[in-house]
Amino acid sequence: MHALFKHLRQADDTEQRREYSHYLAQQMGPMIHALMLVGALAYLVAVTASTLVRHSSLPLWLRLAPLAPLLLVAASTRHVRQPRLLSALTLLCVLLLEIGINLNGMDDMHRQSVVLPGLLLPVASSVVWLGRWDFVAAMLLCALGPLPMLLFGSADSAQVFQYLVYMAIAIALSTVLRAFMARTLFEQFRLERQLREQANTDGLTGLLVRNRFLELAQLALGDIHRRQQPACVLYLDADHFKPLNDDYGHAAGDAALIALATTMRRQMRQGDLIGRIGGEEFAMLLPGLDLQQAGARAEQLRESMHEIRRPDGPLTVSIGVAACGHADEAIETLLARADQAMRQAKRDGRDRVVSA
Ligand SMILES: Nc1nc2c(ncn2[C@@H]2O[C@H](COP(=O)(O)OP(=O)(O)OP(=O)(O)O)[C@@H](O)[C@H]2O)c(=O)[nH]1
Repeated sequence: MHALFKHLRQADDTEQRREYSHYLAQQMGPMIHALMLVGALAYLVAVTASTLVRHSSLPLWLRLAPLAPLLLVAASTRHVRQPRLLSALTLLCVLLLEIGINLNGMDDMHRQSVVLPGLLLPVASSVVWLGRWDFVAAMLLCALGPLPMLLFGSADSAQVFQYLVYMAIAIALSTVLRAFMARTLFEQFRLERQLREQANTDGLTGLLVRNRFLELAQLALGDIHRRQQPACVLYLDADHFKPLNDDYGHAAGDAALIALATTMRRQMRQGDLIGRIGGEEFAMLLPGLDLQQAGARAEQLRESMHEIRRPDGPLTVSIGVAACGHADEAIETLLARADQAMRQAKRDGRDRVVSA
């Protein structure tokens, strides 16, 4: 039992929680919609069937009154994938069903038969609750829902007691089902997230891989243009890297690349994006900086690389800087211009910054 609830503590990170609840809404939205339709249909069948076997003092139209809002809630849930709204609509659906149970049970001499659907609700809905508080609210609603009918009708205390025992069993079952479902979904979410991260980050340096960098940089550029801000790209290449590998082995080369990536990350500011473009080539998107400011950042970066000691001396890098020209310039074109500038820096003698 302890293991079933462990996932709730693992999801403590707020950002991860937010992402998880959106993931749940995406995964469970279609099932919630389908269950609501089944609920509305079941309500119609149950009320119609009860008119065949017993007489009620309430007119049929009044007993069917919750059906229209039930169908409306079910229909509006079809495309909702916003976790809070989805939870609110699901709770509303349970509330409508509870109102329906009360409407149909008020004048029934054998209330247990009407209470039965009320006992089904916690179990049937156990897997749809996105958050633990939604679940608590839903279980309270399920437990308290049929009470007006029992207390204000002519049910005796033995009937109420029996109802409370059955409801406690139903809620216990529901709690186990929900915990199992939530644990399975959280594990699936965690694995998918891990796979996505592995596919998007470079194993050696932990930076974004080329494709992911280009994808995110293109999105960021769109945003930057909308806000009419400048932006620049740095293209950085480690100097004389082949001799390092050839003379001291690939482990020494790898260590230098990790140190280089760490230095880049340390100089990163909010909104910056860094990617490993190729073997010893890296790119950095600097939103909000013009060519002159980006050149100064590149100089700073170049100088801080000297603190990294290779077995044969300090690490040096050549950097090309390019400013984003026009609103619809693709990140590939911008990167190609920064690459050209970096090649010029190589031709000029390396360990320098050249602006395009
Ligand atoms: N250790 C290690 N080496 C890598 C990795 N990726 C690429 N390299 C090496 O980086 C070197 C790049 O060499 P070149 O492109 O010839 O350039 P260079 O020797 O740095 O010379 P310049 O760029 O002209 O200054 C090659 O020897 C690659 O094998 C890696 O992940 N680890």
